[in-house]
Amino acid sequence: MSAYPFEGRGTACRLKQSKPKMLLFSHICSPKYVTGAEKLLLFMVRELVPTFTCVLVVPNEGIIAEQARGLGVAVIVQEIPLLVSLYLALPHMMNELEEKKREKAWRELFVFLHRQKPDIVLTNTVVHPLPAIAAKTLEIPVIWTIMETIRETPHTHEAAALIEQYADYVVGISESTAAPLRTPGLLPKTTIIPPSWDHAALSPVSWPVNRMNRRRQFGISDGQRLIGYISSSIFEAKGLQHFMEMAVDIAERHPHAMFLIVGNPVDTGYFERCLDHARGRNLMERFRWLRFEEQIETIYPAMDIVVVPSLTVEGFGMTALEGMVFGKPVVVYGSGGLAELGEATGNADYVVPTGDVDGLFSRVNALLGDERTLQAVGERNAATAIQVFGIAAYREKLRMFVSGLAIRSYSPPRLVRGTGMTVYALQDGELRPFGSEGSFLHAGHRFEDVRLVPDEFIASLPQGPPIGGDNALSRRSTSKRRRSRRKRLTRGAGRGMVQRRHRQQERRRSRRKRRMTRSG
Ligand SMILES: CC(=O)N[C@H]1[C@@H](O[C@@H]2[C@H](O)[C@H](OP(=O)(O)O)[C@@H](O)[C@H](O)[C@H]2O)O[C@H](CO)[C@@H](O)[C@@H]1O
Ligand SMILES: O=c1ccn([C@@H]2O[C@H](COP(=O)(O)OP(=O)(O)O)[C@@H](O)[C@H]2O)c(=O)[nH]1
Repeated sequence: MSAYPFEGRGTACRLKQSKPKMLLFSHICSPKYVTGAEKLLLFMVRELVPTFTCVLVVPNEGIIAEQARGLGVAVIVQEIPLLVSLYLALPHMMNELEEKKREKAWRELFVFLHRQKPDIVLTNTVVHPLPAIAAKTLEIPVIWTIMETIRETPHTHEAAALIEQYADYVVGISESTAAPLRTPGLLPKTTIIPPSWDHAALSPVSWPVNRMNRRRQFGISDGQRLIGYISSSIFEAKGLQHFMEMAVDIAERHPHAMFLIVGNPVDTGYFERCLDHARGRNLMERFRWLRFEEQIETIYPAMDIVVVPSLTVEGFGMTALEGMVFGKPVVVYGSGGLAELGEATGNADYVVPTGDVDGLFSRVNALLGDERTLQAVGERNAATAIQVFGIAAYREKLRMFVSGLAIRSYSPPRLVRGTGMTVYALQDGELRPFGSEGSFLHAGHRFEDVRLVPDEFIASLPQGPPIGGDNALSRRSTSKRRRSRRKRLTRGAGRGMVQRRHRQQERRRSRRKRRMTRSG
């Protein structure tokens, strides 16, 4: 069935009038600041709302939960363990995954999915595999949105294999995020949909006033040039130290240069060491710092140049795109998605090899020394950003992706078996064990319909009264036979059992045939 109710193929679309239900799992929901992945997920939710009944699942209350409610989207708080080692492709990631599966939250996730009955599940970021694994086990289609580039290690292929196993669809936000996933199995599942933004929500008419107000607040005069660094959280990989090394040299060369740092320092020792560069050169009065600003349209307009010196391979680098959207020249380290963004927007000259502080210095120095170029590059960026990454391009890619989704209504497993001996019927949220093969067959079931599920699923649901039982069996056999029959029922349920039964039938049939030919 197509996810667009009136657009898909076949009759199912005409019959289904209501929107399919999509559960979207956010790995975090920060109460104090919003990361790129959270922002982008919320943006996607907003775009999916006309097509799906979206439900956002967050680990705790926070900013995006509030914003989602503002869009009329239901939000559910459900704690689910994360697997950061999957993103880092560490040798112990599979062991860690098994550990996570021993946590109560993993069992609760099955009950949660089973009660929510989504038609499709979307899990956001590499570090959030459990919703994908649980959903896939329950045969719910899975979209896995990949916001970061899995680290290159000898175990990267294992991380990719896990994603291949549990995702029906993979959405990467750049070539960089898709690169580790270019396996034969993943290629046909993968779509690239780069980030975008809601231009009107940034209220461009307010930018000139916002610039004035914010600069006044920071004590920046019209003639001064403000060079901005912005990150949701500040830690080593986001390259503040490189920014500071560049900034102090620029400050000494250009008396009209001022600097703004925006971001939440999660490692205060590191942050202080960064500031020491300015302290050591007695330049602290040229720097301003803001911990977090939810309304980014009040911040970027105040800047004249944006520098994004990420040392880590960025999945995309939203701050660099935002700098362009606000009409600023943007100087970046060519780390992952940042290099792609630079290429795609005609900014290759402003992409510096990662770690090359002198490269940052030379670009910023040139822009500060040439006001016309500074203005022209900013204007060009504003236009190109819309052309390449604007909402029209995003919507078209999303529309194509959604129209290709095969969605089926959630059909809970009716008969299940774990690694244990028992086959269960799943009735009204309860697992009812069959007492015997007889009771199983008597109820009209077939062994091929028994679905193998993880033991955690069995453990997660309440158990109801058994179906049938010893009586059904005692009519026919001794207790010894009963034990071996029950063993067969439980051990063989599923394909093995069916095959054995076929073989038995086959043998009986050929014996009968032989007898008949002999007597004939
Ligand atoms: C480093 C990276 O690839 N960033 C991407 C990604 O961002 C975040 C990242 O994966 C964070 O992990 P960590 O805390 O371990 O550093 C997550 O916690 C954040 O929520 C992510 O936002 O996604 C961004 C796009 O949405 C992308 O632009 C950025 O380059
Ligand atoms: O004060 C701030 C600092 C950052 N951001 C946002 O945080 C996101 C950071 O995303 P990015 O992709 O650059 O990096 P991430 O932190 O996700 O790795 C961007 O959208 C920023 O606008 C914000 O809203 N307010």
